Amino acid sequence: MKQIQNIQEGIETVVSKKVMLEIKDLKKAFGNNQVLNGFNLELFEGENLVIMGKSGSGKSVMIKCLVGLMQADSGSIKVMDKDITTLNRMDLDELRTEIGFLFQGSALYDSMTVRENLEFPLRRHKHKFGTITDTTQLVTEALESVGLADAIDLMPAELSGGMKRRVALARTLILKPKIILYDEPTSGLDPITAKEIIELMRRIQRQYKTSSLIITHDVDCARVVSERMILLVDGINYAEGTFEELKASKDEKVKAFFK
Ligand SMILES: Nc1ncnc2c1ncn2[C@@H]1O[C@H](COP(=O)(O)OP(=O)(O)OP(=O)(O)O)[C@@H](O)[C@H]1O
Repeated sequence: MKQIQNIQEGIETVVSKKVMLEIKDLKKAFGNNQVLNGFNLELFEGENLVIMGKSGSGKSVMIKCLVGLMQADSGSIKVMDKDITTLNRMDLDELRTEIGFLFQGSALYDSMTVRENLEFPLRRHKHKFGTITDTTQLVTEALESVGLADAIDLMPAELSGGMKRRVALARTLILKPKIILYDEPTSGLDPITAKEIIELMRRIQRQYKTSSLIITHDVDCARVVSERMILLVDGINYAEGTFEELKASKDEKVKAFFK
């Protein structure tokens, strides 16, 4: 185990050498547009890894390949040592319960209360929890971790944008995922709410011991949440390092991210 101290924020996180997610030499083209051209990443246990790339650089394509919504032309993707390209549908479904997604579009069901929204994934993945007769405890626990226990009986329309995102996160956490994929977790939020979400992401990392892949344009978010960062440029992992290491880079393409 190696200890990583996030000195800047006074946060101590424990990152092990165990690889939770591995992408090797991933390639994907659309006609002449070679979007991913040998992209690699390793996500270690307990780590928050930020991927930054400018608009159109292929971040969504990479995530889609990762969750099986798109097929790569070549390369391999392993989630906890299992190659997702070779799994059958049932095994893939099973593996998906280990991965939580917080996507920009991961909207709540408007006609359901917060409680019902959180119960939804529980019902879908019943087998993971055995027979649950009372879901209240799990729902309350997940809501407490995002600081919204009081919102259990509210409708989504009664929640602010930041609260909705917290509930969406609670809905992800209720399945106790080992890995969380965040796609632009702070987009569309005002700076104060964005800061709250960023702090929450750190708390979740420690409380649930999750490993997370975070796609963001938000430099502040990257600075606070990441142990390590990868910059996706020209279809490859162009630069890797801690926030401070990359920020100090003299490379023009790297410097462009921090302007
Ligand atoms: N289904 C598709 N068919 C054709 N081209 C596609 C398809 N999906 C993505 N692309 C192309 O792949 C490239 C990368 O797109 P992608 O959505 O991954 O970018 P991104 O890095 O997520 O951008 P943003 O930050 O704006 O969301 C773009 O040039 C896009 O036009």
